Amino acid sequence: SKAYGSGGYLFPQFYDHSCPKAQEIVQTIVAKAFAQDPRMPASLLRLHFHDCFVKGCDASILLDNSGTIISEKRSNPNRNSARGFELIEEIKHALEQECPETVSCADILALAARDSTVITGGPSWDVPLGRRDARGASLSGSNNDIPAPNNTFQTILTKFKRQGLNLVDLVSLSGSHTIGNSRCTSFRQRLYNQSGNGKPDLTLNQYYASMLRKQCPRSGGDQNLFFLDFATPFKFDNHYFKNLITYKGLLSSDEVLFTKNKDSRELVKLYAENQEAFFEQFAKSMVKMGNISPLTGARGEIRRICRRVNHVY
Ligand code: HEM
Ligand SMILES: [Ca+2]
Ligand SMILES: [Ca+2]
Repeated sequence: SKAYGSGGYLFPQFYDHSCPKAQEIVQTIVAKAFAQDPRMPASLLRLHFHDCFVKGCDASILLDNSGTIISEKRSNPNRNSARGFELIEEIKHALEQECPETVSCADILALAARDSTVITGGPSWDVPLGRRDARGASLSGSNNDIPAPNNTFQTILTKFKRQGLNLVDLVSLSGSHTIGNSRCTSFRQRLYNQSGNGKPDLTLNQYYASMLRKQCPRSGGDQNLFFLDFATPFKFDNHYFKNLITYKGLLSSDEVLFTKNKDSRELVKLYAENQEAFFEQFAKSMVKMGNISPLTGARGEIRRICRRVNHVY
């Protein structure tokens, strides 16, 4: 029967009968959160990414430490950085009231990522559904498999390929940095000592760099926040790519898309010129990312509370 997913693939109508209001409930709570905190959509979009890159889209990122679980929340990419967990829990609570033990936390993350994109002005897409939730987490996977902002272009591409994603997915999905924030600590190296020679990254606009140095000193201020896209930080648009072309990408991992590889550079130019092309590809690549190793059928479980597994064996 369809109730357990059909042979391991996802489809957008998965909850049409079991929880017809599921998508509406997620959307309403995301909209309410955005009204209170304009950064929240960015944080939700990133949670889905950090989930999918570690053991697949199985809500492993949401699990807290417990007797059996070493939480991914403590990993380098997530510590002092990943946020939105309380909101996911709020959505889960509302869905448990509406249809108990039916909608997975992994699907909530996928839906919230789509709704976050739409509410900030980006493209929409049908979200394939039917993921189930993991009974475990992987701290080492989170540390190793999620790209770091100082990784080389090649390392980042390799980490995407490991997930079945390609260069086009890498460039379009990086366009997520059209919204949201980064801490000083994630790009400081570029401002002062990019290659260990005491010089700033010369692929960073030097006027922009001098502005950034004021709030991101050589030492201290690690948690100070900066817009990833200074031009339109709360709008999902193609300004991120326009920034890269003018050497105003905030992270090294952003700017290398324009400076280190010919094919990637061409895509950056295309998306900077043509927002529609970016939107269309972004939607496709999000569906692809959302398909990374889902748990379906009888595998995994539908958690009642997203931050912990149902039973501790
Ligand atoms: C290509 C490799 C990527 C690297 C190296 C990277 C790295 C980062 C870093 C360092 C931050 C700032 C974290 C902090 O300082 O607190 C960040 C923020 C963010 N990332 Fe990425 N990222 C990448 C790809 C992606 C992808 C594929 C998505 C989504 C599909 C994404 C979505 C976001 C969003 C929305 C934020 C802002 C979050 C917020 O404001 O709470 N990133 N990323
Ligand atoms: Ca995961
Ligand atoms: Ca923007």
